[in-house]
Amino acid sequence: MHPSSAADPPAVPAATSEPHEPQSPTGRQILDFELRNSIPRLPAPFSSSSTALHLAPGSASNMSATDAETTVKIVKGEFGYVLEDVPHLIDYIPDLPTYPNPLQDNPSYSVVKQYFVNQDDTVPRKVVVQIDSPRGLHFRRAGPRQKVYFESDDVLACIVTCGGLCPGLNTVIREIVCGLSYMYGVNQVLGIEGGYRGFYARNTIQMTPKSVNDIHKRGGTVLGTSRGGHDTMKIVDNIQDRGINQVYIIGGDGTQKGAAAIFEEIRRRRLKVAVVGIPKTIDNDIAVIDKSFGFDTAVEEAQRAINAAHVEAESVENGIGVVKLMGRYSGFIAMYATLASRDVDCCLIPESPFYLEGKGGLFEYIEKTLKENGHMVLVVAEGAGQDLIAESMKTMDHEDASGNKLLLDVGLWLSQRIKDYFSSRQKMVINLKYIDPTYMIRAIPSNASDNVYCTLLAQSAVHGAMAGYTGFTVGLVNGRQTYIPFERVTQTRNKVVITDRMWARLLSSTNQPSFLSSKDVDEANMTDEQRKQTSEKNCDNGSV
Ligand SMILES: Nc1ncnc2c1ncn2[C@@H]1O[C@H](COP(=O)(O)OP(=O)(O)OP(=O)(O)O)[C@@H](O)[C@H]1O
Ligand SMILES: O=P(O)(O)OC[C@H]1O[C@](O)(CO)[C@@H](O)[C@@H]1O
Ligand SMILES: [Mg+2]
Repeated sequence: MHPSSAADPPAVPAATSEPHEPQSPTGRQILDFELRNSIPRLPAPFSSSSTALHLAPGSASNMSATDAETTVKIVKGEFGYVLEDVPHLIDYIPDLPTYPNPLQDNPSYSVVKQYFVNQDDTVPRKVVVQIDSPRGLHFRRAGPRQKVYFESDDVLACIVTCGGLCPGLNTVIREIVCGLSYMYGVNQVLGIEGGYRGFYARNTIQMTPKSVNDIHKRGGTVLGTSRGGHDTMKIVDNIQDRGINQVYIIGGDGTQKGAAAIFEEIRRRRLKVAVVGIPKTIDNDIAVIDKSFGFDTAVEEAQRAINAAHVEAESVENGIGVVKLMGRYSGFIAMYATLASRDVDCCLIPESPFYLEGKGGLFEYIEKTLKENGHMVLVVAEGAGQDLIAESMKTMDHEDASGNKLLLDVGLWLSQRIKDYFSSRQKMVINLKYIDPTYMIRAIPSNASDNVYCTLLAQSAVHGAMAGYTGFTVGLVNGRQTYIPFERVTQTRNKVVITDRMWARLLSSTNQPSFLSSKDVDEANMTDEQRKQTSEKNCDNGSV
């Protein structure tokens, strides 16, 4: 391939690259103009028409790269259009040569009309709008570009998996290896073993389409994983020493923060290394994206535990089945598993406070349901009711190696409290069975739908890195594959919003009480900032 200069005129003018796209709403030309000048054509750091927003440096203790400020590229267009763009290698290494995308000569792709994504394509964050809504926030659309910034033979890619297990990890690994090889002719891919610390503490393994051929049929990750052990400097030294120039990092919120730190250090050293995050978590708590891979599979597997609880409960008099499901900070698995099952009478999640005794409390509801139906099934997310347990037990705050809160077992605690309640008052003889599938819902291979999703994520990640984008997480936004800046996905955690329609749908489906006071609802409606102010005020007042 022969390099051409990155400063060349646009490779594909918008008007010709996507002939079927409707042309020229009034704002279109201005939008094109602004975007063109912001996409990697002008010298670093950003175009004249974009605004660089400087955010607070990341919080990792060993992030020496935090000296360099984290910067988000914002591009503004007409009618309130905002693009939160992702970094590009030429932001800090101007004049990098480009090459024609090898997919152009690939018979499988060259026949596909519009296979290449228009440079200017972006995806709206919000799709429900009103007549007077501004066009709002957008993310860059993922997919192959006409020009790439790496020659196939020069690529040395690596893949690492971090954090807890999740169905689909092996599929993503497989599809990165195969995508690089089959689409771009890249044959040097290293597997980093055992999570972040594997960069500096373990040997690497060579990965080929042959060696990963059937790994998607297995649960877990063939690379191994870990929590803790993120040392930015050692990791980047290792990347530099090995000559790695594409880094694919698969993991949850903590992992994406680690990836952001690695990217900042790589940018500080001005290395031609693309850093790409692929979001992973069965908890579905990663911000912005529609859902994370493996979530569907986990919800499906949870049905088996719920079914068992239901069969046990309905087979005896006053049977109660309690199922605990994963979800440290967010109750998505519990909520979706409940909605899917229809056998669940009550779902408890970390986001929705509840109380046990008295009018409108959980015990009253259990008693009523048993009287009416003779049995009941209760699903509880592991992070639910932690404040109640803490009240009734003397507890210490414990954390794991990554700084995540270690939880008390709400399932066991709740089961015992229910048994105590009914036996102490001799109200009813109940028969309670507690089922905790724990790791069984995540240590399995991904289902068909997650397999497809993993494949698209992996391919989008590969296209993005080859096109020179870096410092981004690939993710589905409103059903479209996008590139999202790390900062966006690491600043907040996705939670079930109990004042939103989805939780209301669950309440309508189970017919359970909301267990909420008006104070709880007000709190749920608060922004993070308001919540912080209220808690500071409460501290000042001496109240808890
Ligand atoms: N703020 C941070 N800065 C740098 N690295 C981090 C940060 N938080 C976590 N990490 C690193 O990311 C890796 C994974 O983090 P963690 O154990 O929290 O899992 P996760 O990616 O959030 O996935 P899970 O969904 O299982 O919680 C660990 O190696 C940890 O050291
Ligand atoms: O025991 P580990 O591996 O730390 O994982 C437990 C946590 O991982 C998660 O599944 C997220 O991956 C949480 O729901 C759970 O609390
Ligand atoms: Mg996490």
